Amino acid sequence: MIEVNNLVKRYGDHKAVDHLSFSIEKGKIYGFLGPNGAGKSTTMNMITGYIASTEGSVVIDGHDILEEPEEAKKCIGYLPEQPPLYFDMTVLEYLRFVADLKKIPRAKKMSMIEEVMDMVKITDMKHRLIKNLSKGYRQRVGIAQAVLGYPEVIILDEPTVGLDPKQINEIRELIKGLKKKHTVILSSHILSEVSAVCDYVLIISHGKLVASDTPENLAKLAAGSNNLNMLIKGNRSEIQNALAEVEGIKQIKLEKSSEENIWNASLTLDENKDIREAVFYSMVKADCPILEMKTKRASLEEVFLELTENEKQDQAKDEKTDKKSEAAISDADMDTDTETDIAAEKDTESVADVDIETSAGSVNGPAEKEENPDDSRL
Ligand SMILES: Nc1ncnc2c1ncn2[C@@H]1O[C@H](COP(=O)(O)OP(=O)(O)OP(=O)(O)O)[C@@H](O)[C@H]1O
Repeated sequence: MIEVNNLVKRYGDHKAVDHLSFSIEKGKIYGFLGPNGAGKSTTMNMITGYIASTEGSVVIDGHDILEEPEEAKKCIGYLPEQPPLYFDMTVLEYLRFVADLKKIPRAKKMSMIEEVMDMVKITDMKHRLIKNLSKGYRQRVGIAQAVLGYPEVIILDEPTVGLDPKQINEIRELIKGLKKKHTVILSSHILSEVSAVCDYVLIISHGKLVASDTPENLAKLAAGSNNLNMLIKGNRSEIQNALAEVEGIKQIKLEKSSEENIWNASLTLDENKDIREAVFYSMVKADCPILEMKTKRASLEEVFLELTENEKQDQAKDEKTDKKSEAAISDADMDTDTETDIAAEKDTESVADVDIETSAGSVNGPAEKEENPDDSRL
């Protein structure tokens, strides 16, 4: 339905979107997830033809958004981060205006508006001025204008931002309902939102796609997503030998507990392996009783933090290596081999030291938003 190929957007020296490629299939809800400044809105604006890309292409139902904008845009309904509402119009006046912009035939216009108002549950408010609506209702009107004309794809940029929990739930239910007739792409930095609503998640960090999969598979992806933690009584080497006999363990970590002869064992397991019974029997054979056993799966939040943090570390590493190389080149007397080794060692340490608990919100892009030269489209 939508093919995004090597999409790039540069603002001066800053690459807001960096060679992004993905496909969107019909009839699913896609979540575009990333921390603030990751490039979500920029990507959506390029998909919808709101701004032009620096490189790459977006093809919607066979139509290139830059070469055949009218045809391509007909397939899309868009709710930008700031809903394009006219506050001095009533809901009905506004939707009539949007229907005219979308060239919906006169004969169908009123019945379609009634249907869409019914779908997003704003019929009771149709004669109210938009400025007098609550934020949740304004968002519904925004969704109504996107749905009007029943385009194949509905794109919603951060549709629940600023809403209260009740409104968030209502809008999420509404989005789930859209799936019956439309393909939906929604952007969000809220993990619970994408896992609750989406069939498929694209995770973006610093303008790059770092992962794309179902929420369930992404949760499995995390390093250590499949962990078995135990408290075992016995001799360290006997426990180690017994665990070595069990198949499906990637890594064993044994740490002394506060009690004599009792060990905290943390096992990282192969994907989708349940080794609890095998571990139990192996420990019985070794005469090392298991006092506690717990399995642990990573949440989508942990996957997200890991992926976006890794990306951040890789970038920091690249920058560091670049600086090292520049320094090495500028100093002709320096022994470059030794320098590179030291840099590599330091990098390994810094990667190990990174705290995965860092807030997703802190992974910000560097530049402030400037006025958008292409804002005139709406
Ligand atoms: N018109 C612009 N001029 C200059 N820089 C811009 C412009 N628009 C966006 N940027 C920068 O590009 C990067 C990506 O911004 P974008 O708004 O796409 O991120 P986002 O993932 O949608 O973030 P948020 O969730 O905060 O809306 C940011 O660093 C932002 O400051």
